[in-house]
Amino acid sequence: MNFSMLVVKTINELRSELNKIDDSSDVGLVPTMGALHQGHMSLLEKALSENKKVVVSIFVNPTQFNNTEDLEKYPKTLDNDVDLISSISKNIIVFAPAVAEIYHDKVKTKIYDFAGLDKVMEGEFRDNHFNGVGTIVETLFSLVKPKRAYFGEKDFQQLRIIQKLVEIQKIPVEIIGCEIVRENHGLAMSSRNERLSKTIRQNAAFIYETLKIAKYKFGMESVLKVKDWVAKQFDNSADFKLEYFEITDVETLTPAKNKNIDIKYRAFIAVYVEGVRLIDNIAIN
Ligand SMILES: Nc1ncnc2c1ncn2[C@@H]1O[C@H](COP(=O)(O)OP(=O)(O)OP(=O)(O)O)[C@@H](O)[C@H]1O
Ligand SMILES: CC(C)(CO)[C@@H](O)C(=O)[O-]
Ligand code: BAL
Repeated sequence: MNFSMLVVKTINELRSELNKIDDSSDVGLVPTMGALHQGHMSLLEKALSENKKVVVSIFVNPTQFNNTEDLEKYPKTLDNDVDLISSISKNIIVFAPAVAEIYHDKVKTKIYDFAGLDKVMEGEFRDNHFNGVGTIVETLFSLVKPKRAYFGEKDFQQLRIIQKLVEIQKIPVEIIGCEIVRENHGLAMSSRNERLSKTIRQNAAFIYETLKIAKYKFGMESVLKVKDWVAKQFDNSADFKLEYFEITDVETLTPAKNKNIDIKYRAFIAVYVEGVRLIDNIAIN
């Protein structure tokens, strides 16, 4: 562990560190669940370049998990995370609270009206997931009061939900979306990739390859045909199980039935492999 790096575990410590900042109106926040990789680091680099001070939170938030095994097996590597963070800058506060510090004796989830953004894809397959994400992100916003907050497009639906959250709760923070960072062969970087065997991690490039071909096909074929083609690729795979493949407009995330040239679409995918759930997405027009 790099002790020169500032790691705070309590809300009181966080407050006192924030109070020491000259310009507390110029703070960037990068919320994470830890097990950091280059995807997270790209968010951090962007935050460092745009803010006087950066807070990175590391908190595996129980209220957004609908699957206990997924929560229990979520990788926890705080020492490595702190080393990685301190290798790029010392100008970062790492906020790594325990569950009790955030939720006290009652782990409670707030219920939001996200105007339907939470009813499809991740929201459909992970019951109550986005209420859990909203609860923790709103809490972090109220504790840190950041000017800007950074979220990856790997979780594109989450990014849209956070934009809706700040709109409905009238939170004065600028939400910055950051591009997906990929492993060399194309798999989107994700903390959950650590749980894959070496061979399967290599073969998982198949997920992004499928998305890229789906994008190409979307230029020529109907939405239905593209969806059928994707489903077939997974019917033929022994290792990869498709949970969903969806094409939606980027604003409302409503699943598309037909194409409208005036609308921007994105394709989204969730796949199970070796008991691990991976997601990815791509802009397709
Ligand atoms: N490959 C990536 N490229 C860009 N941003 C990313 C990438 N992976 C994660 N992020 C972003 O980092 C932030 C924290 O994500 P999180 O800690 O859940 O990591 P993760 O790798 O997405 O983990 P997992 O998918 O296994 O939950 C989120 O805003 C997420 O979108
Ligand atoms: C935004 C977030 C840190 C909230 O727990 C989490 O959903 C994530 O890591 O994407
Ligand atoms: N990266 C999104 C958070 C989650 O999977 O719970």
